[in-house]
Amino acid sequence: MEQIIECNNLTHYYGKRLIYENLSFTVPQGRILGLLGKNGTGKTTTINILSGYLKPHSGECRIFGQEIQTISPALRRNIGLLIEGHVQYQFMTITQIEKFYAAFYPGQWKKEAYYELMNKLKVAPGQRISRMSCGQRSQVALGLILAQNPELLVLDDFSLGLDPGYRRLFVDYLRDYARSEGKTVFLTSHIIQDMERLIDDCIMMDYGKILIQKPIAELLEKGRCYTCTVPEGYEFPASDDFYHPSIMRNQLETFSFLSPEEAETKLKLMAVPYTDLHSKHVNLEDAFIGLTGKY
Ligand SMILES: Nc1ncnc2c1ncn2[C@@H]1O[C@H](COP(=O)(O)OP(=O)(O)OP(=O)(O)O)[C@@H](O)[C@H]1O
Repeated sequence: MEQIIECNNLTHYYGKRLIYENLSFTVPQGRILGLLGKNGTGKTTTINILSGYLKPHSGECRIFGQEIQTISPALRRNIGLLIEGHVQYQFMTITQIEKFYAAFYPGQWKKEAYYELMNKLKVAPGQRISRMSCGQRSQVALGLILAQNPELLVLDDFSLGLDPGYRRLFVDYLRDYARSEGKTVFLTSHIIQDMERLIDDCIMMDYGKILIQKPIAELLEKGRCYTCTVPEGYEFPASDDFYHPSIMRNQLETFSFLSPEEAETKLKLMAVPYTDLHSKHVNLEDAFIGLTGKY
């Protein structure tokens, strides 16, 4: 399987502050990968490294097999980059900005993709970008990336400012477009419902490290929320199998990838004084909170 993105042992500091150490991951061709993590875990930092804007303290980041810092212009044209939804030339109109960007991508520009999305916008083609709302500007930026028709799309917080209807439209459009054209997508968003609808694989980050990298189907099939009753005041021992156990009065709640049988065996081995053990499958948001904790 061809790897479009390969990051090996990325370590980054801002000044003396370590953001993360030895981060490694790959993204194969044709997959949609979502990077999830709490505020400040380093998602935008990672996007900035992937775009070549930021040089990591150490480690390497290769895209299409080339080191991103020295990638050739011909390959760079095949990366569509959205940094928090901003279009730079706000004095231009919808039509002018399309013509402006088209000149950078001869032979690959698909203006129909841009106008297909713009037609859903309730603004005249002659309206200046500076007079549009934040969400409308995001839509223009997303339309320009689709027209660029890149092999790899890197989208940071792509749903910023979009209303629920337009988010749904864009998520469905992007998923069908990526699947039918074999595009690779790397994205971040805090809107987990969008992620669940869109992505094939996810990386969940905690402060300083990657917690998991898994296909969504496997995460949702194996991840479970467990609840049971324990004596009041009980302290759950630390365990790699049970994430973020929380106890409210005598009700314990925790997240685990163990099956119910394995969980029972493990709890007995740990001598946990539990009764009334229940487990349920979770959605992506519950898995995210289960793995990263509530606060
Ligand atoms: N240019 C910078 N100089 C110093 N510190 C920075 C800089 N950019 C980011 N940071 C810090 O690095 C950490 C990671 O920031 P980053 O923006 O990558 O997080 P994030 O996961 O994208 O957060 P969010 O979910 O809030 O968008 C934060 O603590 C932030 O304060």
